[in-house]
Formats: sequence, structure tokens, C-alpha cells
Amino acid sequence: MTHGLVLGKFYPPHKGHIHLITEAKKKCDELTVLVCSLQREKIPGELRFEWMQNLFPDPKIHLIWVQDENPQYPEEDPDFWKVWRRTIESHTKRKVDYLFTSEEYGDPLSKVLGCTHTLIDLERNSIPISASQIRETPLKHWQWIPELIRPYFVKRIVLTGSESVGKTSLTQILAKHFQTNWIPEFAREYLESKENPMDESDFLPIARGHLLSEVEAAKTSNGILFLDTDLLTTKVYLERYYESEIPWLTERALGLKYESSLFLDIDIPWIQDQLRDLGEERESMRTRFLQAMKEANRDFYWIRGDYREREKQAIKIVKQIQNLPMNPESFTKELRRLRNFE
Ligand SMILES: NC(=O)c1ccc[n+]([C@@H]2O[C@H](COP(=O)([O-])OP(=O)(O)OC[C@H]3O[C@@H](n4cnc5c(N)ncnc54)[C@H](O)[C@@H]3O)[C@@H](O)[C@H]2O)c1
Repeated sequence: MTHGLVLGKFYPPHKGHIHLITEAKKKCDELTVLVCSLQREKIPGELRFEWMQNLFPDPKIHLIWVQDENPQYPEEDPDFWKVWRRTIESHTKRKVDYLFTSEEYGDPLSKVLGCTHTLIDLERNSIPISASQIRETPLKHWQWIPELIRPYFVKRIVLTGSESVGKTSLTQILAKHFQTNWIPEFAREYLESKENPMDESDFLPIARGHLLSEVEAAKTSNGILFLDTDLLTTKVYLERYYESEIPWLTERALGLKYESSLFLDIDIPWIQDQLRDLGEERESMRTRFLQAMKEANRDFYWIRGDYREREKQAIKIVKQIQNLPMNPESFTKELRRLRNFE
């Protein structure tokens, strides 16, 4: 029975890692994969380990989370190789026969472990990607991010503002321009299909429906997800119509984080439709929205001018957002809890 070893940070796991592990598994009976994380890293080790468990459910692949705060390069510590041997031996149940890497350090490491080194793809020709490239500009390297972890890297852009400022049409235009998906305002869909007039009890199902559609849409997004409003808007309307609040909603309206918000101003004509009734309150509604943004501690971009001008401004902003690095906030336990649909 041959025993192979792969070690990595998987910060984050990508398709190159999947290639390495798949190839390694073909060459041995049992494979141990050590997921090594450090406290200071921006994606928590616990989450990386959970992702790896989901990516490799094979019972012959043993995943082990290593939290030793070891030196990272030989020049950092004269005992570097001894330290790593100790870590590896204390986290593997059996003697390692083969070490699989795509690294030059595979040779010296296999020597101290007393095993054979099998180099898989030093030049990374098969899957030309590194984890640092993904951290730097995830959207540019979307194809190499495993599908199940993509939602964590999606850049969510919310369009906010009072009634009749062009949110829905701008959201659709942006989604089309950037060839990605968007979610409509759930309240509209919900209320249009309701026979009786809206009442206070509608707000919780609206909020839950909106969040659920955000979570679902992030799974198939190609990197940017446009949201026609979010729970902050639901919170503002609940206050305006009923002077009321729902703790579940408030916690998420204020706690959920988005890559960016576009705040649409009221400098275009108000258009009546069957769900709108606040045409006389445009100024005061804008003030309520601005207060809510402040309360939620959200930065935003103003979007003003006629429809064409709004479109131009928004596209320019989104192009900048596309090139941003990963956002460490997306990986916090708190955000995962708020987005988790129990
Ligand atoms: N630098 C050294 O000399 C050295 C020596 C021993 C241990 N370590 C430690 O080992 C741990 C893991 O190291 P890491 O930085 O290599 O982890 P990593 O997550 O970057 O990579 C894990 C493995 O996947 C391989 N890989 C990455 N991209 C690939 C691709 N596109 N195609 C095929 N294979 C690909 C890597 O070569 C490596 O073998 C770290 O904590 C590190 O400090 C480092």
C-alpha cells in the first residue's frame, strides 16, 4: 500500500491544485493532503480546509489542517527543514513513500522525509495559475477558481436610491454590458403576485426572498453580480410605512457587506407605476436612504444626470471594480453567518 503526500497553503485552492492532487492520487493508494495555514493570512485556514473537504470527498484522500506557525522559507530559520519534518511527521499517520509537488523545494524536502519526490508540473504548463494571481485580481482568473468557491470572490454591486431613479433599467444595462447576472428587487416580484395590499407581515418574506436570490445568483455569476436594491432598502421602507423594525432584517441590512454601492440621485422625472406612491416624498426618501447608508457604514458612488450619463458613469466605476484584488471581508465568519440561509 503506497502512501503519498501533498502539502500546500491552498490560499485559495485553484484548478492547478486540483490537477496536482488528481495526478498524485493516480500514482499512490492513499494520499495525505496537508492544508497549511497561518493566523495572519486573509482567508481563514478553517475556510480553506472546509473548501478542500468539499473539493476532495474521496475516502482515500486524507485532508489534514495544519496550523503550526512555521517559517515559510529556508533563509528564515537554520532549522527550517527539521521544523517542517516535525510538522509533517506529526500530522501523517504512516510513513510517506512519495512527495508530490510542483516546486523546487520538493527535492530537499523529500530528502529530509526519506521519500521519493515526484514533480508534477514545475512550469505550470497544464494549468497556468498561482494562488497569488487569484488573490491579486480574482476576476481576471475566474476560469481557474473552482466553481464551488467562486461565490466568495464575486464582486457584488448594489444599486440604491428612492423610487423611480432608474435602478432596475440601469442594473439590467450593466449586467448586459459586463455579460453577467443580476437580481431584481424581490419586493416587486412578490407584491405583483400578491392579491391583497401590502402589509407589515410581508417584509420578512420579502427580505428572506431577496437574500436567498442573492445567494443563489452568486453561485452562477461570472465574477460581478448586480443587485437591484438590497436589504437596506427593505429596512428603509419598513420604517417609512410602519415605523417598525425586524431584528433579523436589521442585522443583515446593516451587517452585510458589498463590494460597492451606486447611489442613484433623484434628478430625473418621477414615473408613476402600480407599486409607487412616494412621488411627493422624493427628497425625504433620499434623505432616509442616505441616513441608512451612513448607519450601515457604506461608501458609495453618486450616479447623476440623464439616463445616458448615468450609464456612462456606472460603467466607468464598474470597470475599476473589476480589477480590484479579493476582498478579505468576504471570508469573515460573521459575513458567512449573515449570508448563510438557515
Ligand atoms: N519554500 C520552501 O522551500 C518550502 C519548503 C518546505 C515547506 N514549505 C511550506 O509548504 C507550505 C505549502 O507551500 P506552497 O506555498 O507550495 O503551497 P501552495 O498552496 O502554493 O501550493 C501547493 C502545491 O500546489 C502546487 N501548485 C500550485 N499551482 C500549481 C499549478 N498551477 N499547477 C500544478 N501545481 C501547482 C505547488 O507547486 C505546491 O506543490 C507552505 O507553508 C510553505 O512555507 C516551503
